[in-house]
Amino acid sequence: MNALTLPDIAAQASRQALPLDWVGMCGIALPILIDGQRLSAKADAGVSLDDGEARGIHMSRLYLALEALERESLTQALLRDVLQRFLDSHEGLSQNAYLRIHADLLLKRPALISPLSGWKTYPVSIEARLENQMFHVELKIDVTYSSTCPCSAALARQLIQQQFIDDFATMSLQHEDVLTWLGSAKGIVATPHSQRSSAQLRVHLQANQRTLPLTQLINEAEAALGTAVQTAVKRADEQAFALANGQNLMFCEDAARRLNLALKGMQAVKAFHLKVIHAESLHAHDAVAESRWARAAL
Ligand SMILES: Nc1nc2c(ncn2[C@@H]2O[C@H](COP(=O)(O)OP(=O)(O)OP(=O)(O)O)[C@@H](O)[C@H]2O)c(=O)[nH]1
Repeated sequence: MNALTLPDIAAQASRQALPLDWVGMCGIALPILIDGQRLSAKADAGVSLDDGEARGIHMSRLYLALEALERESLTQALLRDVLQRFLDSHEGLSQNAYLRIHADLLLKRPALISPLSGWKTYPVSIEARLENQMFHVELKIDVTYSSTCPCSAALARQLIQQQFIDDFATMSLQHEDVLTWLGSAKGIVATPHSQRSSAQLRVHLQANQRTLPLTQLINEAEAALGTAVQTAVKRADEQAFALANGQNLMFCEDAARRLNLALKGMQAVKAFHLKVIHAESLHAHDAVAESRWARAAL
C-alpha cells in the first residue's frame, strides 16, 4: 500500500466464510415524494451478502442509490430501479435487494358539521424487495377509528328500559314528562363502551399499478369503517360523531369484514392482510381480528 491509498477493509476476504441474509443501513434520513407531498422519511436499505468469502458490502453504494427517491414521486417502477441499482453495484456479492421506507402521511380532514378542518398523520411503510429476480412491494398503513360495542349498547338499552319502567310504572304517560326524562341523566342511565381502535393494513399492489395509492387506501378504509378519528371538533361535530357512533356499532369482526370488502373492491390491490385492534375500555386486553385475501390469478 502506498501512502495515498485508502485501506478498503470491505474488499478483504472474510475470516469466517458465511453468506448473510441482509446487510445494509437502517434509519437513513430521506425526503420522499408521495401523492405530491414531500415527506420526511426514514429508509432501511440492504442487500443479501451471498458471497460468504467477502468481508463486507459497499454501504456507500446503497446510500447513493437512494438519491433517486428524493427527485421523483414514488412509484413501483422507481422502487424497482433503486433495488436494481443496489444489485448492479454489488455484482458478484448480492442477489437480493431490500428497501423499507417509513413516513407519516399528513392529510387534512374536514370536521363533520362545522367548517373547520385539521391534520391527521397516518404512519405508512413501503417495503420493496428484489428477491430471486422477483419484485415485490408491500404497503403498510395504520388507520385509527372509533368503535362502539354492539353488545354493550344492547345491555345499556335494556338498563334504560328498566329505568323507564321504574320511573313511569305508576304514572300515566305525558309527552312532556317523557321528553324531560329523556333529557335527564335517568334517560341515559347506562352508556355502551367505545374505544379508539386501529386498523393495520398490509397491501400488495397489482404489477400494473404505477403509483402508490396510499391516500386512496386510507380514504377507502375510513369510509368502510364509518367513524374515523376526528381532527378539529366543535360541539356540533362532537354531537354528529356521537350519532355516527350510535349508528355504527361494531365488533372487531365487523370492522375486519368491512375492510376486507373495501380492499377487495380496489383494482390496485392484488392481496392483503389486515388486522384490526379494538383497545377495549371494558378489558385491559384488546379485541383483535385478522383477515387475508389474494386475488385469483387470471
Ligand atoms: N461493509 C461495512 N461498511 C461499514 C460498516 N460500518 C461502517 N462502514 C463504512 O462504510 C463506508 C463505505 O463503504 P464503501 O461503500 O465500501 O466505501 P468505498 O470503498 O469508499 O466505496 P467503493 O469504492 O464504492 O467501494 C466505509 O468507510 C466503511 O468502513 C460495516 O459494518 N460494514
